[in-house]
Amino acid sequence: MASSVEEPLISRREDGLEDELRSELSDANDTSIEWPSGRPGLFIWLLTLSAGISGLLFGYDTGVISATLVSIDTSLSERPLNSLDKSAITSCTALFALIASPISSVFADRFGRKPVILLSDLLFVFGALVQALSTTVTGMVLGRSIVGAAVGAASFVTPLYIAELAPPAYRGMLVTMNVLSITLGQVVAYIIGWIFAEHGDPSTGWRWMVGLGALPAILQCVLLLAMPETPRWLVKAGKSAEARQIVAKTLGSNSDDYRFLIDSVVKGIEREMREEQGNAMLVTNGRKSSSSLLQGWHELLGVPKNRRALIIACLLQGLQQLCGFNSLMYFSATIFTMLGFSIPTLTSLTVAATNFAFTVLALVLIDRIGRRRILLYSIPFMTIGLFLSAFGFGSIKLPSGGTNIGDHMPITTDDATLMPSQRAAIVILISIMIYVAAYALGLGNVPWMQSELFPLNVRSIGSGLATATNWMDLLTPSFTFGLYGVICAIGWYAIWMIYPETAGLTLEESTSLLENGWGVK
Ligand SMILES: O[C@H]1[C@H](O)[C@@H](O)[C@H](O)[C@@H](O)[C@H]1O
Repeated sequence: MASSVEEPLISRREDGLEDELRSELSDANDTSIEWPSGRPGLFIWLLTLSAGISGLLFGYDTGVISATLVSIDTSLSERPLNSLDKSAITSCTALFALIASPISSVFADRFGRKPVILLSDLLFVFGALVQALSTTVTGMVLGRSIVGAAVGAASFVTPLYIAELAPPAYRGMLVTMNVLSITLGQVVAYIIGWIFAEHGDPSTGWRWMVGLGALPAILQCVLLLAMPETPRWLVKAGKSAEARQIVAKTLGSNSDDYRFLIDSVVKGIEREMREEQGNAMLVTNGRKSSSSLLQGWHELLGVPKNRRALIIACLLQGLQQLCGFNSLMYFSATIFTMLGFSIPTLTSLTVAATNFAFTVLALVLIDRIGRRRILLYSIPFMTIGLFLSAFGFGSIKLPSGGTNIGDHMPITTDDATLMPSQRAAIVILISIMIYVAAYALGLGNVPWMQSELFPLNVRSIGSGLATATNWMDLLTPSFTFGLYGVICAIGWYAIWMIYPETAGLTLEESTSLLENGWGVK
C-alpha cells in the first residue's frame, strides 16, 4: 500500500482541472496549493480518532436498540411492550436526529464545530442516563429522543470537522475512519446485546446496554480540551492567525519550508470566503438579510452551484437509507431465522461485522479509486445482491403474518417455523453478503464526504440539511428487497449523471467543480 497511496489515482492533473485552477489562483495573485504527499501526521490521526468517538456513539446507540427491545420484557410501565411502544421507542431517535442536524448546523456556523461536538456529548451522556434509569415507556421514549438529537448533531458535525482539518489526498480515508467507528459501534452494540441477552440478568441487563453509551461520550468531552477548532471556521470567524497555527500543526511543521504552503492554504480559504460573500450579495441583491439563518438559506438555494451540491448530497444520503441496509441490519435476525439459522442475535452480528470489515477496505481504496468511481463500481453489486435475494425469497414459502421485512420493528422470530430449501437459503445468504460488502465499500461511506461539495459559507447548513435526509428513513413505508434493488439501480444512474469526482482536490477546488454545471467528466 505504501507507495501507491502517495498519489491519488484521480488527481487534479488527470482530469485537466489544474490549468483552470492555476489561472483562477494566479488571478488572485496566488499560486496553486501543493500539499506534501506524505501520510497524515500523528496530530491529524489523534484528532481523527478523538473525533471518531462520535461515530462510535452513533453506531452504538443506533445498534443497541434491537437487543434492548427484546430484553426489556415487563420492566417498563409494568407490562410487556406492545407494537406501538416499540415503534415509538425506535422511531423517536430518527425523528430527533432529523430535526437536530439542520439546527446544529446553525450552531456550528455561529459558535464553531467543536462546541457542537461538546453539545452532542452532553446529550449522549444525559440520554444514556435517562434511558438506563427509566421506569416507564414515556421515560424510555424521552431518553431515546435525547440520544436521537445527539446522533443528529454528531453525525453531521464529525465528518465536517474531520474534512476541514484533513490534507486533501487523505480526506476520504480520514472521513471513512469516522464511518469505520460507526460500524465498529454497531458491532460492539451487537456483541454487548448478545452477551447481556444470553448471559445477563434479564431485569437489569438492558439498563447496562443503554447506559454504557455514556462512557465514550465522557471520554470525548475530556479529549475535546486538547482538540482545536478547524482552520476554515477560524478564518470565517476572522481568526486567521489562529488558523495558521492549526494548519502548521496539521502539516507537522512551522518551518520556513512550510511557511509558503501555510500561507497559501489560509489565503485560499480567505479567497473562497470573499468570493462567496460576493455571490451572496448577488443573490440577495446587495441587501444583507435580517438573520444569518435566512441569509444561509438564501445562499444555499439561490446560488446554482450550492443548489447542485445540495441535490447531490441529499441524493447520496437519501440513497444510503433507501437502499435498505439499515432495515436489513434490523431484520437480519428475522431473515436468518426464517432461513433456518438458530441464534438470531449472532446472525445480526454477521451483517454488522461484514459491514465493518469492508469499511476497512473502503478506507484503503477511497482516495485511490475516488468517490464517484467507487460508487459506480459497487452499486451494481448491491443491485445484483438485492435482486438475487428477492429471487431467493420468491422461491420460499414464508409463514403468514409476523415476518414482513418492511415493518419498522425488529420482531422476535418464534413464528418463523417454515424451513426453506437449503439451496434457496444459501443463495439468499450469499447475495445478502454481496450486498452488504458492496454497500460498505461505497454507499456506506461516500455520502459522509458531503462537506466536500459545499463552499465554506454554506458548508455547515448544507451538510446539516443533507444529514437530515439520512434520517428520513423513518418516513419510508414497507419496502421489499426487489424495490430496494430498483432504488439502487436508479441511484446508480443519478450518480453517474451528476456526482463529480472530488478525490485529491482541496476543499476549495472541489466546491468550485459545481460552478458551471455538474463538473462530471
Ligand atoms: O455510514 C453509516 C454506516 O454505513 C452504518 O453502518 C449505517 O448503519 C448508517 O446508517 C450509515 O450512515
